[in-house]
Amino acid sequence: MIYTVTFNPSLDYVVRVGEFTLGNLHRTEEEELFVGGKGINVSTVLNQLEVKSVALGFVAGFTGNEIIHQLNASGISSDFILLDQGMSRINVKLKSEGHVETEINAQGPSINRSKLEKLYHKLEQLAEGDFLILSGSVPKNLPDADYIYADICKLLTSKKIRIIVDAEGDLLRNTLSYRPFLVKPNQEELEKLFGQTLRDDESILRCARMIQEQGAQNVLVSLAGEGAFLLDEFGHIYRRKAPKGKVLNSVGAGDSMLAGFLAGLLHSIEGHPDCKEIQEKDYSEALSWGIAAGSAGAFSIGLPEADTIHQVRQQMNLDSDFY
Ligand SMILES: Nc1ncnc2c1ncn2[C@@H]1O[C@H](COP(=O)(O)OP(=O)(O)OP(=O)(O)O)[C@@H](O)[C@H]1O
Ligand SMILES: O=P(O)(O)OC[C@@]1(O)O[C@H](CO)[C@@H](O)[C@@H]1O
Repeated sequence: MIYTVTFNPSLDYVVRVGEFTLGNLHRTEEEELFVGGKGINVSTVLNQLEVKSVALGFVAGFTGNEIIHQLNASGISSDFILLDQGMSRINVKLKSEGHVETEINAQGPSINRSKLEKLYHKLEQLAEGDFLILSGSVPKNLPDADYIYADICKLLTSKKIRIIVDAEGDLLRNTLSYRPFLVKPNQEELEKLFGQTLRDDESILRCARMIQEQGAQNVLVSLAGEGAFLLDEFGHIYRRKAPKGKVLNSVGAGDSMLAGFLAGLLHSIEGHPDCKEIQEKDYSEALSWGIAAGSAGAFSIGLPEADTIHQVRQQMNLDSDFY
């Protein structure tokens, strides 16, 4: 089974205004509300690709109820821990003519020790062969917040669970010594990790290699419109371009990519006798599906639907640039 963990889920309020000017009243031209948070987004896109997962994490208040309600309505299994105080956050994504997207992500509710223990208890029930995706930020009020994902990796060390981490800075760095199955920094996150601007493929690759040397089994570096690098556990390095298209939204492209990657990996290992062994060729296929889902996300208003992902994937098959 695949489990996603979202410590800080959200309702993403996506608004479009004409010309945005600081200090003025704006009336929206379009507005939409999506369930969000990185782990939840991965579960949502997996669901589109007919891969089952269970979304775990913490929710609070009326916004938390709405998140659970919408997940149920989409047929996504979840098992969230309800917090007694506060409300799950509303993150504002502002689109405006001629400007890049602006995001305002809220802090979200506090999580106390006893609720955290409840999550750990649920995670202890995971079984060998399961995938666990730890994705997104964690509330800063948590004690030792930057060690939370590392603590989870440590807790599950003796079990053969494939842990995927999509996080920034020390929250990611601290997990590396536990040999996570996959990490997915984007270029900016990689630059922050190494404190330098990465101007070309060579320097990106050098940093990705260092992350692998520090423990990650597979490293997927997403490069937005430029595609991605994958350094896999067999020592292969793949560099793939992203297909071109009309970009409608880049929020969640990374989450869609992770879901596509995982769906691609699972579909290609399905035929194996015990369904658990990953072979060399599987990663190439997984990367193609990751890029297809990520780019389909960029070409969609919200997260991508199955049809769009399949169309983009088919287009990639026809175009030799992508191999
Ligand atoms: N402008 C674009 N054109 C085509 N594909 C894109 C574009 N932006 C993103 N993608 C696709 O999505 C994948 C992930 O993108 P990106 O590197 O922006 O992830 P991210 O920064 O983690 O995203 P986010 O944090 O917004 O969810 C890319 O590898 C690519 O396949
Ligand atoms: O504040 P975090 O946890 O870093 O990111 C949260 C978030 O921006 O990530 C998703 C897109 O990846 C959105 O659905 C959500 O609003």
